[in-house]
Amino acid sequence: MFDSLVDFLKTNIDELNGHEVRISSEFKEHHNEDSKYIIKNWLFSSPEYRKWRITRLDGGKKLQVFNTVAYPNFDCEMPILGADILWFGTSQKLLAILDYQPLIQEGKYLEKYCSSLGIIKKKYSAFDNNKMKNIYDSKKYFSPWVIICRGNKLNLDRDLNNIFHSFVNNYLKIHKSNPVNQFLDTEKIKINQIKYDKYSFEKDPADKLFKSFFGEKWTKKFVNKFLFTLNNEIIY
Ligand SMILES: C=CC1=C(C)/C(=C/c2[nH]c(/C=C3N=C(/C=C4\NC(=O)C(C)=C4C=C)C(C)=C\3CCC(=O)O)c(CCC(=O)O)c2C)NC1=O
Repeated sequence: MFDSLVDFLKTNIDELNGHEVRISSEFKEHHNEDSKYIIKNWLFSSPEYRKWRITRLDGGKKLQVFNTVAYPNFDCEMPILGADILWFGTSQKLLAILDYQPLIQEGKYLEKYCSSLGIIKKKYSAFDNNKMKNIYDSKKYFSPWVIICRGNKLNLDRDLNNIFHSFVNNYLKIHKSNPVNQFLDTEKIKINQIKYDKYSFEKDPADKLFKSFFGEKWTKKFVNKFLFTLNNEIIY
């Protein structure tokens, strides 16, 4: 499940002249003790994206996860592309969150870079939810048009693929057609990307899940050295 999303991203990153970055073997693929949970990770970089990471967690029939985050270079004020897609087999529930995660909450910035998400989600009625529980603050690094699906239907597969494709293609198009910054300079962009990693580090509900499958020590390394690498940066 979700492997086609990984392949789709790889093809797109290839077309951006991206390359895969080597990561330590303990992050590349890691199993829990009885191999019921397997996590795989990929890291890419391209001329326009300083970091594009993908995570797949395969927990067989119980749990399937696909997670990706694309960080543009520090000289580009574009939002961070973020997607978190989870399938809970026991309750047969899909949770999908797709967003162009804004670096600032200024109205004109949101309108310019994020509002097209509204058009995409309108086409898929199962993804029209935008109410978040209170793990995250919806005003911090989320756009007003965040796409959320809490599906209990089994046949969302095709819609999920289609909406994910539109979500990524449209993001890349926005990036291409807006080469000049209008709101932030390089210094501010860097600071806000650092703050994004620090905030995500603090809030990410996956931490508990990783600790229970893979232990405290591995999780601490994984979260700091792969997921949120800017967490340890100091903002002057
Ligand atoms: C590989 C790492 C990784 C995993 C496995 C992961 C899992 C993960 N994300 C969750 C929720 C969530 N995840 C997000 C959003 C995001 N999360 C993101 O990583 C990104 C990029 C976004 C934004 C697009 C939100 C908003 C929720 C809460 C959903 C809600 O409000 O119900 C939950 C709680 C689900 C629940 O019990 O209801 C888990 C376990 N998050 C991760 O980062």
